[in-house]
Amino acid sequence: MATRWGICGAGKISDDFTVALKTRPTEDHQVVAVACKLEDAQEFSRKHNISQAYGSYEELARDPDVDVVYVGVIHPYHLKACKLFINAKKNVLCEKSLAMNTKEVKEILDSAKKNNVFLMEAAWTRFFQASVQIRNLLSWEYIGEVKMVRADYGVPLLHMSRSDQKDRCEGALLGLGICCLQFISMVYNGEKPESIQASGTCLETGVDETLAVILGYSKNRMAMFTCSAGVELHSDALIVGTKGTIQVLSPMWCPTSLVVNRKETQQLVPEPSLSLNFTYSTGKRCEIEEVRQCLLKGRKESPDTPQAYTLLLAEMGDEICQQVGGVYSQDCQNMATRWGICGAGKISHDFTVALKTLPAEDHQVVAVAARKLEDAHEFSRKHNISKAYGSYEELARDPDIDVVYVGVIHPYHLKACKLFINAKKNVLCEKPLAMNTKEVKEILDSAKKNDVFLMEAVWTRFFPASVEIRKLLAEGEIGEVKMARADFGAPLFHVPRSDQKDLGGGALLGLGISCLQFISMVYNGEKPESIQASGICLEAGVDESVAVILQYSKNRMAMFTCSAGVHLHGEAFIAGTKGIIEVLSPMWCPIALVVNEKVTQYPVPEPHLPLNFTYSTGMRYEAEEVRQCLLKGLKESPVMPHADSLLLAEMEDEIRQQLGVVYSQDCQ
Ligand SMILES: NC(=O)C1=CN([C@@H]2O[C@H](COP(=O)(O)OP(=O)(O)OC[C@H]3O[C@@H](n4cnc5c(N)ncnc54)[C@H](OP(=O)(O)O)[C@@H]3O)[C@@H](O)[C@H]2O)C=CC1
Ligand SMILES: O=C1OC[C@@H](O)[C@H](O)[C@H]1O
Repeated sequence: MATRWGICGAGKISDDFTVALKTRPTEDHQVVAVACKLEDAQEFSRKHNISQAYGSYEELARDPDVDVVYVGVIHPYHLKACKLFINAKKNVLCEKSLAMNTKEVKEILDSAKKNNVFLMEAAWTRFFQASVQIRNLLSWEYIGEVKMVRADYGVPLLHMSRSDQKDRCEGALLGLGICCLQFISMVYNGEKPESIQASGTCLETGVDETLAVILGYSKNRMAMFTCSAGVELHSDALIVGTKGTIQVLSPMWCPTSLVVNRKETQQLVPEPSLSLNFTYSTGKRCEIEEVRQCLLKGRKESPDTPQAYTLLLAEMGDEICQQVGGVYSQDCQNMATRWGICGAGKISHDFTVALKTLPAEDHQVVAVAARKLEDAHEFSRKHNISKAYGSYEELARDPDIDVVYVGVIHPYHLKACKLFINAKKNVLCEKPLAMNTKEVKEILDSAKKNDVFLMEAVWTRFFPASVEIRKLLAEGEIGEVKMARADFGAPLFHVPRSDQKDLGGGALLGLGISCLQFISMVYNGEKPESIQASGICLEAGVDESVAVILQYSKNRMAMFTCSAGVHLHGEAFIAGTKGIIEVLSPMWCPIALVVNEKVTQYPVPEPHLPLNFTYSTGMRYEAEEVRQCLLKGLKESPVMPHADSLLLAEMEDEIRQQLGVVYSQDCQ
C-alpha cells in the first residue's frame, strides 16, 4: 500500500519535494492533497496532478486519507503547523530547521511523543547514498580516528525575502549553516561538543549574514564551519582521520561525489520530471523513502535522524545565535527567563519563593550554586530546582542560565558579579551592589565591557506603591517636593553579617541604603549638594545608628535615620508645596500609601513557603523588571540605572567617612 502524503505549503521546496516524490514508484508514494492559500493550492495541485487542494492547513489536518504530512512552510511557522498536524494524529516530515529555537523544538518533540506519531526533521543530506557511505566508512574506521571535520556552505540568498527579514526567516545559520552543523554532528555521532566559539556579521535587521564557528569535542577532536547568505562559498566538506580523509565535494548539503583517500566516487540523483528550484532536489527521494520505511516498521523516529539529534542541533544553533547576537522574536516570546541562584542563604530562599509567585512560563529557576555542594543540594530539594552546584564557577559555565541572582553577603558581591559577568551572564545583584564606589565602578565597567545586563536589587523601587509614587511626583500631585524623610531600624546584631566588619556589617549598608535609595528616587538621581552624617559605632568599627541630612539644590532637603541596634518606625514621607505622600511601615517594601490623607493598599502575594524577611514576595517586581529589560535587550534598568548605583555608593562612602567606618576593601 502506498504511503499517502499531504503537502503543507505550496512554495518552492514543496514544489521540489513533490517532484522528488515522483521519482519513486507510485505503488510506494502518492501525494493525495496540498494545502495553502486556496488559489495557490489549486495551481499546485494542477501542476502536480494532485486530487485534493485545500485553502487551509486545518482541512489537510482533518483529511483521513493522509498518512503523513510534509511541512514545507518557512521556519517561523513550523511550530504551529507541526502541532496542528501532530495533534490531528498525522505523522510529520518537517523541513529543516525543525523550529526557530530549542524551546520550540522541544514543544514539537513533546507533542509528537504525546500523540504517538512519527516525526522527522527533513535533514535530507543524511539519506543521500554518499552520506550512507560516509557513515559506513566511519564505522569501519576506514580513515582511522576522526580528528577534524570541516564544512562550508555559502550562497547569496539575501535577495530572497525570507533570508533577510528576521520575522520571516532564518539568516545564514538556520538556512544554510544547519547543513554544516548536521554534517559535523553526523560525523561525531550526535556527541555534544565541549565548546562552541562563534563569530559572525549580522545585517541591520539582526539576521546573521556570515558565520564562522569552531566546535571543540572531547579527546582533542574538533570541527569548524562557515556559512554565508551573503556570498558564495566553496561548499565542500572534509573529514580528517588519523589514517586518511574523506572529502565531500560541493554541494556538500546534497552530496553526489566523495573523494576517499584521493579516490573519487559518484552517486548521481535522478533527473527531475519538472524543473527544480534548488540544486539536486530529487535527492529528497531518499528521505521520502526513509519515512515510508519507518512508517512500515511502526517507528516514531528515524534511526538515522533521531529526535535527540534534532534537539542537539537546535541547542547548538541557540548557542551560536546567542554568541553572534542573532536573537529572533521566537527566542523571546513565551520563553521563560532562566534564573541561576548564587548563594543558598536567606535572601536567596526568599527570592526563589518570590519567583514562584510569577507565571512559570515567564520565570524558571534552573540552577543554584553554593560554596558547599550539600547546601546547594538542600536548597534545590526545597525549591525543586533541577541543578545544584558546589561552586559559583560551575553556575557561571552553565549555558542554560540567562541571568544570575547574586544573593551572597556584600563583601563577596564584587567577586561573584565579576565571575558571572565575565562568563557573559546577566546579573541581578543584591544591595548594596558592593562595599564602596571603587568596587561598584569595577562591576559596572565589567558589565559594560561584557555587554551584559546588570542591576542592583533595589527591590523597593519596583513595588506598585513605588511606581505610584513616581507617577504622582511626575504629575505634580503634591506640587514641588521640598523634603523627603525615611527611617529604617531593626535590632539585627544577633545576625553575624550585621555586626562583623569583615562580613559587611553596619546599619548603613544593611538598612540605611533603603532610605538613601528612596530619597534618591524622589530627587530623580540628583547628587545632593551636601551630606551631614552623625552616628554611633560598635567597638567592631561598624555603624550601629546613623542620622543623615542631605541638602539638595533649590532649597530642597532630605533626612534619614537607620539603626541595626533598635527598632525604628520604618516610615517615609515626601512633602511638597501642595501636599504630602506618606509611605507606611515597612517603607522598604511598601504596601500602603497615604496621599493627602487618602490610604491605598498594595498587598503582595502570599508565599508558598515561610520567608526570612518581611514581604519578600515583593521581590517578584524586581524579577519581572529584569525579565522585561532582557526581552528589550536593555543592559540596565531605567528605574534603577547604573548611575543610581554609583551615586548610592558615593553617598555611602561619604557618610561612612564622616562616621569613621572603614572596611578592609577601602584600603585595597
Ligand atoms: N532586599 C532585601 O531587603 C534584603 C537584602 N539582603 C542582602 O542580601 C545579601 C545576603 O543576605 P542574607 O541572605 O541575609 O545573608 P546570609 O547570611 O543568609 O548569607 C547569604 C550567603 O552568603 C554567603 N556567605 C555567608 N557568609 C559568608 C562568608 N563568611 N564567606 C563567604 N560567603 C558567605 C553564603 O553563600 P553560600 O550559600 O554559597 O555558602 C550564604 O548562603 C546581603 O548583601 C544583604 O544586604 C538581605 C536581606 C534582605
Ligand atoms: O540587609 C537586610 O537585612 C535585614 C532586612 O530586614 C533588610 O531588608 C535588609 O536590607
